[in-house]
Amino acid sequence: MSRLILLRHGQSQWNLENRFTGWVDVDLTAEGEAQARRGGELIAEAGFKPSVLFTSVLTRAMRTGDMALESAGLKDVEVIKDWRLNERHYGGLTGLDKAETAAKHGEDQVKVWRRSYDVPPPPLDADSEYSFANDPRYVGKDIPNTESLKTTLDRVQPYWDAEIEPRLKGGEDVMIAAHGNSLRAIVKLLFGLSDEEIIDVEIPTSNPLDVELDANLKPVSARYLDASRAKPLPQIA
Ligand SMILES: O=C(O)[C@H](O)COP(=O)(O)O
Repeated sequence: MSRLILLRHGQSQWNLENRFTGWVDVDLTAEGEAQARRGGELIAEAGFKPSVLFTSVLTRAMRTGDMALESAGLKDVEVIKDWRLNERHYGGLTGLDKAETAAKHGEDQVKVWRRSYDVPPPPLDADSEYSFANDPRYVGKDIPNTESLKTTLDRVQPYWDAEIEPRLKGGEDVMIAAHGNSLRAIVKLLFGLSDEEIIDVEIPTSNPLDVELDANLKPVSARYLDASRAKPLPQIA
């Protein structure tokens, strides 16, 4: 039996401003930092001691993971960063105000872009101020210019299979500090959810999701450590 904690980053500046963020490297707000520390306290209270933290290459997730480990008093945890745990790439919506985009294109279209399983937003223009083409983090990597949840899962899953699953199967406890949609991709995978079932799954910011896994990595229990900020979880068969 191993234990996995999934931790979405704390509130970011663009969460606060209600802007589509995706791969833009926006930092945490003061509230987001406090949420990250609180997440760490809950992790300590739950007695969780991971040997490894997997995170993305985006500041808000890396800092949330670091701050949570620090406030949990956990030292000597290996930290592994990879772009494949990044937030889903928001394509041409990147940087736009979510409410203004809904007013312009309609709530239904924005819901399709945000929560449909396999409809990506329009691609990011190559000459956009948000282009990641020359970002040293992605040099030599085959990076997307927009992503649906499906194509996010298409790059998360090989990483999960190669790097995360072997650690869990080896009996280690693992923490992943990442993003709303890269974590939704992992939840779909772990809980065996259909393309429809994942649509309604929301992950709250910096509320540790504690999942116990059997030897085949099937969830045997799952709960948010802050029950007051929990969102509904999939049924465990
Ligand atoms: O990238 C973003 O804007 C957010 O982190 C997640 O956005 P969503 O709630 O629209 O999926």
